[in-house]
Amino acid sequence: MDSTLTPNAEHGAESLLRDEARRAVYEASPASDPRSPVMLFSADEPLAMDSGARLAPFQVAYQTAGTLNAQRSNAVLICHALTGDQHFAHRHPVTGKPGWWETLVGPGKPVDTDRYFVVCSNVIGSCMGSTGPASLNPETGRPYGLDFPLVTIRDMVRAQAMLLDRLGIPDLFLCIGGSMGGMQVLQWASLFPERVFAAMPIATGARHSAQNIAFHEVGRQAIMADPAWADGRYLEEGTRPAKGLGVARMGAHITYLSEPALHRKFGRRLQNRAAPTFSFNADFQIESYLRHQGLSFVERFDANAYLYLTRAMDYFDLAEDHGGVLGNAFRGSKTRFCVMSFTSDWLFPTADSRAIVHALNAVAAPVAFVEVESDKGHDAFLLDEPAMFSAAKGFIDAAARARGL
Ligand SMILES: CC(=O)SCCNC(=O)CCNC(=O)[C@H](O)C(C)(C)COP(=O)(O)OP(=O)(O)OC[C@H]1O[C@@H](n2cnc3c(N)ncnc32)[C@H](O)[C@@H]1OP(=O)(O)O
Ligand SMILES: N[C@@H](CCO)C(=O)O
Repeated sequence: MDSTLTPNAEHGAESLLRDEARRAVYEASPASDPRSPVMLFSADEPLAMDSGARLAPFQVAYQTAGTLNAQRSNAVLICHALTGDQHFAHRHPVTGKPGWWETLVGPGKPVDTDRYFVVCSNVIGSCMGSTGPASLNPETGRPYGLDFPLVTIRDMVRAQAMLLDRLGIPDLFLCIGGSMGGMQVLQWASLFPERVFAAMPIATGARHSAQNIAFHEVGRQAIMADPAWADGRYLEEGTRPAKGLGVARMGAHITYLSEPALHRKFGRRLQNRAAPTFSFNADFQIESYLRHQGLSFVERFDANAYLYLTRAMDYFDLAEDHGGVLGNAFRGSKTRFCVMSFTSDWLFPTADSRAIVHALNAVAAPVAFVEVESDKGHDAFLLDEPAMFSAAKGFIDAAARARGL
């Protein structure tokens, strides 16, 4: 068996849909029908970006669940993480998997779609229908590639605000998200405090740490070192930097888990064999698992989008944007916050959440802090964590009462 990043036939890993199918899904479904895999907002105005660029035209792919009430006061914005998308509570059109937050969002769930109107949009710079580096550059008629302007978390939020304007949503009852989604929540609360009644940033930080930037840089270098990346012009060349992107995801995926979780799930167990093969095959289950994660990621994500979104996270530093004092980002805010972390998250450790809480305390903003005991690591926010659900439900229910919902 090939020892490089190739399908592990021994595990029987299924191949997901290929790029062509992914493109077909998004090109064929511009409808405003909520049952459509994609709803598209095409902006009338350019997006003014932090880089100075003005992106036009641009579109945002989104999904909704629930019904907006007559007062327009029950809207929830869900902000997705690095490689997430708008398919939070609907079967994913490419992978066929359930929505990525169906554990938290749905009828009778903490984010109750029987009570709230829930919106989730694919961020600008991504590849699931919103404008990004794989989109066509109107000036050249070719995919943007690296000509796409650098995106920031604030740019993502500005685009979301334009979408909400179009949907007739004056303000949000709740803005919630984990990881890069949590960064957007913090940015929302800082940029549009009057538009956010309650905010729940989960497993996140107010700035990306040196260690996190370092991990991202390794992933980006893996992509760019793949000859198939072709200086970012792989779509025109008809190549795919699958190995580079797969290796980038393998490295990143380790950071989403934890040592105890890896030990619990795989330990040093061998993959379908009684003894090591004395080769570089995927002898260990953990190797096979990581290869699977790398390969399945390549089937659903665009390499340049990965470069752009990791960069957006690297650039995020809310304190730096406010004179070096994080509290200044929230001064005068009436938003009520619930900040949540997980004990085994070493990517965004509890200390990062505490820094947010301290900053909010310093400016007398109402804030609750929940540290969930979990061995699942950073991605615990995507998994079945009853303590997360009960704390989220308590916070959201109390906020709903305060809002008169
Ligand atoms: C936040 C957003 O907006 S969405 C985020 C984007 N989406 C993601 O990041 C999802 C991808 N991430 C994951 O799957 C993460 O592993 C988690 C932590 C969220 C999922 O955790 P779990 O549900 O515990 O799944 P787990 O980590 O065990 O992975 C299961 C997969 O590994 C495969 N697998 C398990 N063991 C092995 C092995 N020994 N060899 C090969 N593959 C293996 C399973 O077959 C399964 O494959 P599938 O996902 O293609 O069905
Ligand atoms: N695993 C999730 C969270 C990473 O922060 C993702 O890929 O988006």
